[in-house]
Amino acid sequence: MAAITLEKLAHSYSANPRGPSDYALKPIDITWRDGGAYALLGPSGCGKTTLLNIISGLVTPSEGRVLFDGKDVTNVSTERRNIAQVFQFPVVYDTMNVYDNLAFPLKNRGLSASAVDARVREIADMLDLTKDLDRRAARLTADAKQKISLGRGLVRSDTAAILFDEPLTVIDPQLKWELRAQLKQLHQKVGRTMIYVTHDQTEAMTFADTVVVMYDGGVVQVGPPVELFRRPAHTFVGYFIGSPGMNVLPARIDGKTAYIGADKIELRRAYPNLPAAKKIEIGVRPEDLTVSPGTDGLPIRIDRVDDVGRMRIVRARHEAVELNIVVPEETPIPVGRVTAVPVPERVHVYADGHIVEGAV
Ligand SMILES: Nc1ncnc2c1ncn2[C@@H]1O[C@H](COP(=O)(O)OP(=O)(O)OP(=O)(O)O)[C@@H](O)[C@H]1O
Repeated sequence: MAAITLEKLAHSYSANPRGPSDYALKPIDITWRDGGAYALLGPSGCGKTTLLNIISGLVTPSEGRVLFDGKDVTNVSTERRNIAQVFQFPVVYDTMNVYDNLAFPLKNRGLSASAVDARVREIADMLDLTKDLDRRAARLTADAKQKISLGRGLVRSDTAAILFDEPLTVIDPQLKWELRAQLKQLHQKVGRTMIYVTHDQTEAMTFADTVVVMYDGGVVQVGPPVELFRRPAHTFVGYFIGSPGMNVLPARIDGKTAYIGADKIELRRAYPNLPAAKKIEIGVRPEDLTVSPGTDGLPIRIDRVDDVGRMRIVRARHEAVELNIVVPEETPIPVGRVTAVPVPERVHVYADGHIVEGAV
């Protein structure tokens, strides 16, 4: 096991990068603690795989260092980094049975037959593969093969970290739910540093204690799932996490008042030092707005109401800006002249996308 530190790390696939747009990874400084469960979350092309490949040693970063437990491994080969990796698609030996597939990484390390047997059975049990141990991998479904890949990643107890690159892509949606929860439990059981790459917020939030959100080659927020939800540090995080995402409205702030078009709302804090040249916005989650028949808040026009089961999503507009408001199933939605009223402490202020701390 190891703590992983990325020190002033950046990467360009171009030999002569001329500016930030030539970098697949913009400068990152981060430490992942020993035994932690992390997710790297972001849309396609934001640099997740590049970062994972730098950690595993498949890619050498153009700038900065990678440290395992404080030791510089930037130029150490993948094999010598002692990392286990689970990829999007199963990596199994079709001609071997499940038992031998799971045993292979251990036999390679020279473990005794009894130690191999105990560990293989333990991992098979965790992944519900015990009944398949004697079956040839070739005969199994894609789901079962991917479970073997997960097992092969987890089976060694001497790895510095286990990296997962979108490991549930080929898994049937029903089983995905199950495996997602299982992986979390497996992390608790094996206690290894795990880094899980995904573009799926549910997978990231279910698995990780700490989520690293990436956007356009940079890390925009690192935090526990609840913090990403409650206090998105960047409008992108607000938009990307949550369903529907955070509402973002252009605003002008004066003292504790936010002016939004012709209307205003009161804030909990004042923002005396907002940079004048930057784009100022407020962000508020659909869950933190209510539809009110009163006159407080922002006057809205309701376009439609989507019933999505245990809640409804009110699709509305304040002037030309679209707003989503989540209303619990049992709460009536007023009609006629209505306003959207935010929970004051859940309204965040952003300058050029980045959250600004207010003064009490
Ligand atoms: N070998 C390469 N050579 C040149 N550019 C690359 C290479 N690999 C990735 N890139 C570019 O680097 C950027 C980041 O890609 P990366 O694959 O790391 O993103 P990602 O978040 O993992 O995306 P995805 O989820 O689609 O795999 C993209 O613009 C991509 O086109």
